[in-house]
Amino acid sequence: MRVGLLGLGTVGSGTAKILLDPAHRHPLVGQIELARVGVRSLYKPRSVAIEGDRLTTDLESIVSDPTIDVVVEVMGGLEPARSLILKAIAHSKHVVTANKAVIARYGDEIFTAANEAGIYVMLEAAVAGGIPVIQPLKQALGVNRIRAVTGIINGTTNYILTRMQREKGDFEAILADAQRLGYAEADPSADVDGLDAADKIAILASLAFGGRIKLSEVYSEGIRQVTAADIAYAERLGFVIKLLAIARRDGEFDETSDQALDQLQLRVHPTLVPVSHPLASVNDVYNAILIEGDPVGQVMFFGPGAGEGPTASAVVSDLLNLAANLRAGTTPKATNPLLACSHQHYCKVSPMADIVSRFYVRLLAEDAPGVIGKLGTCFGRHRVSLESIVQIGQHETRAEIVIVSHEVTEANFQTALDELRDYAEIHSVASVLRVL
Ligand SMILES: NC(=O)C1=CN([C@@H]2O[C@H](COP(=O)(O)OP(=O)(O)OC[C@H]3O[C@@H](n4cnc5c(N)ncnc54)[C@H](OP(=O)(O)O)[C@@H]3O)[C@@H](O)[C@H]2O)C=CC1
Ligand SMILES: N[C@@H](CC=O)C(=O)O
Ligand code: NA
Repeated sequence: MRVGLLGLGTVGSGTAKILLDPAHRHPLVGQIELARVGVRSLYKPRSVAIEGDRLTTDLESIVSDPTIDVVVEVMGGLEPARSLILKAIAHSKHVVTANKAVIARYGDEIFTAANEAGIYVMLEAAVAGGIPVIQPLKQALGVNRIRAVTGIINGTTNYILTRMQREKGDFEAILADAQRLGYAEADPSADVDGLDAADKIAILASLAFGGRIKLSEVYSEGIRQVTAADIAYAERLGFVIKLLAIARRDGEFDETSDQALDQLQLRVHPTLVPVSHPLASVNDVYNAILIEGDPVGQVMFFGPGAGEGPTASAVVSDLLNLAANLRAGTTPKATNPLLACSHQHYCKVSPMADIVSRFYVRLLAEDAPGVIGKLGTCFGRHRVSLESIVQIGQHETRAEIVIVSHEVTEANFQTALDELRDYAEIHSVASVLRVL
């Protein structure tokens, strides 16, 4: 199987290193030939040696090369990655990609083209790097009715939140450190604003719930507003704060309906996670994905969500699957349904206003008699039942009050908060976070 690699950066170099050193791996790895490699600059120093004419800046010539069987897209960005993937498919080449941004935005176009051409587009590396989660969702867990996929699927934000927790430090300083150490990118917005996690949960939800997802319907909130104070209060209440990506079936299974017509919650936001929850102890740059299904119960995948070696491991695992499939003689136009993605419709996604959740709120208020009573009455009027309400400290001249609610719809909770903001005794609503 001859492979054309688009990109020789972090993931591309790791992929090349595995393919050029097949000893002590699955024997099929030795049958995958790294035929051509496309880059932007021929003169950049590389950590892996690619012989003379195999390296090129003409990526178009790779995706149209009749001797290439599979194109691996690890160049990143939206264009020309999207066009090159489509051209590879048009030239009957299978595609392996690590590019969650392209798949989350153009998956519909790409998989439609792939299915019509009888071509596979594989993406294990696109979500949670080295953790096998795409293939298990397609195959080993495929018999289950999935209830929920809940993940810590962005390593940069998990690193920042873990350090904020350990060192009681503030977001900006630790982000600057994460950039210095090379964890966060120069432009860290996709990570810290929750957009990278939104791309990834859209991909996971599509596989778990068997329908396409419109990225614009994934609610996403990042971690910029999480403060050291909230982390400390959460800890006192028995929680840690994590950026969770959640895809959850709303309501019970309706056995009479097509499962794909069921309603889904799709959301990314910082969340108070009880310390006893399995995701609470996933720290630093690690990722984890908890999948709940019927009848399997809870299954959790944990490991490195990024980095050269782990991500390359996922890329080559897709190549291995393709090599095995081609070897078994599956012909194009009759793709293996356990490897292909052939959804025909879009999933229905619930508006955030309808989502039922617990909430944590930190308020700054007058330190005067009756304030807590007024808060309770306002919440009660909007059917928000409170689990706890404590005056936890003093912030300058204001009392700092932390409230944790029972489950309530987002709409009711936000209406109550809007009313509270108008009270003379409430100085500000300092933070609002959801609780798992
Ligand atoms: N890094 C990670 O840990 C992970 C990355 N991913 C995904 O993998 C993909 C690659 O990431 P990563 O390896 O970190 O990226 P890098 O920036 O390290 O590498 C990108 C490579 O693509 C080449 N390239 C980019 N644009 C062009 C272009 N227009 N023409 C020709 N060559 C081009 C670059 O060439 P040159 O070297 O000449 O500049 C470089 O070799 C991304 O989609 C990313 O989201 C997924 C999971 C984890
Ligand atoms: N930027 C991502 C890396 C790859 O997906 C992260 O921080 O998790
Ligand atoms: Na993966």
